[in-house]
Amino acid sequence: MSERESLDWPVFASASIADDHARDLGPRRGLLLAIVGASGVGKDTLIEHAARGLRRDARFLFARRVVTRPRTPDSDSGGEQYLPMDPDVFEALRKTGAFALSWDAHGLRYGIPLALRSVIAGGRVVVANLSRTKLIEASRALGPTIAIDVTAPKAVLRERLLARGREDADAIEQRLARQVSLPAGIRRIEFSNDVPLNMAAAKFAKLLLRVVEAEYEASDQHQLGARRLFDAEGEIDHVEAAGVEG
Ligand SMILES: Nc1ncnc2c1ncn2[C@@H]1O[C@H](COP(=O)(O)OP(=O)(O)O)[C@@H](O)[C@H]1O
Ligand SMILES: O=P(O)(O)OC[C@H]1O[C@H](OP(=O)(O)OP(=O)(O)O)[C@H](O)[C@@H]1O
Repeated sequence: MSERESLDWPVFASASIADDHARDLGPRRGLLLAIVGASGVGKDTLIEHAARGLRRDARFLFARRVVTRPRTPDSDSGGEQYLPMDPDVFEALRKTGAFALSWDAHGLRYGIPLALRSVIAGGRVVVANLSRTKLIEASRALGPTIAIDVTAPKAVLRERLLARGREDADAIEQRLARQVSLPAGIRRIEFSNDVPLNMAAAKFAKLLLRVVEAEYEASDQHQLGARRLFDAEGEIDHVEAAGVEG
C-alpha cells in the first residue's frame, strides 16, 4: 500500500499504520505545516501539486481531511482528495476522540485524524489544509506548527471560486465574507498565490522543502546541543531568516 493510499479513513486511524509511518527518521522532531488562507485562495490545489511532486520524499505526509461534503465531480477529478463523511458518522467519530482536530466552517464539518500525532512525533512533516481558528490548538495537539498563509486579492478569490463552480453565487459571497485572522504566537510564512498556477506550484513545493530542511537542520543542531538557535520556549525562531522566501 502506498503512503497516500494508507491515508484512507478509517485505515489511517489505526495505530499500526501510524507507527509504520513513524519509523526510521531518527531522533528528529516532526512538524505540522498548516496550509491556511481564505476559501478559493488555492490551498488544496497547491497541496495536491506538492503531494504529487514530493510523493517519493519520505519526510512528508500529506494529510487528507474528512469533510461532511458529498463527493462531487470536482473531488473525483483532480480536486482535493478528501474523505467524504455523513455528518452523523462524523459526529459519532468526533465524540470518540478520533480527530486530532475538527472544526465547522462554510456549513460543513472538517477533521484530521488523531493518528497524525504519532506521525509527527516520529519525525515526519505533516502538511494539512487547516482552519486558521485551529492553529493554537494544532500546536498543542500535534506539536511544532508553522502556518503557511496563502494569500491572493479578494477579486481573484471570487474569480477562482466562480470558475471552480462548486458553490452557487450566494455561497461564494458567504465564503468571501468570512474573515479570520491568524492568532499571535504561531510562526507564519506568507505565500502569495497571485501568480500563474505552474509558477505557484513550483514555488510552493520549493518552500515546503526549504522549511523542512531548515527545521531538520535546526533539529539536528538541537540534538548536538546548539541551543543558541532556539528561543526561550525551545522553538526555533529563524525560519524566515533562513532564506525560505523566493
Ligand atoms: N495560482 C493559481 N492560478 C489560477 N487558478 C488557481 C491558482 N491556484 C488555484 N487555482 C484555482 O482556484 C480554484 C480554488 O482553488 P482551491 O485549491 O480549491 O482553493 P482552496 O482550497 O483554498 O479553497 C481552483 O479551481 C483552482 O484550480
Ligand atoms: O477558519 P478558516 O481559516 O476560514 O477555514 C475554514 C475552512 O475552510 C478552509 O477550507 P477550504 O477553503 O479548502 O474549504 P473547502 O474545502 O470547503 O473549499 C479551511 O481549510 C477550513 O477547512
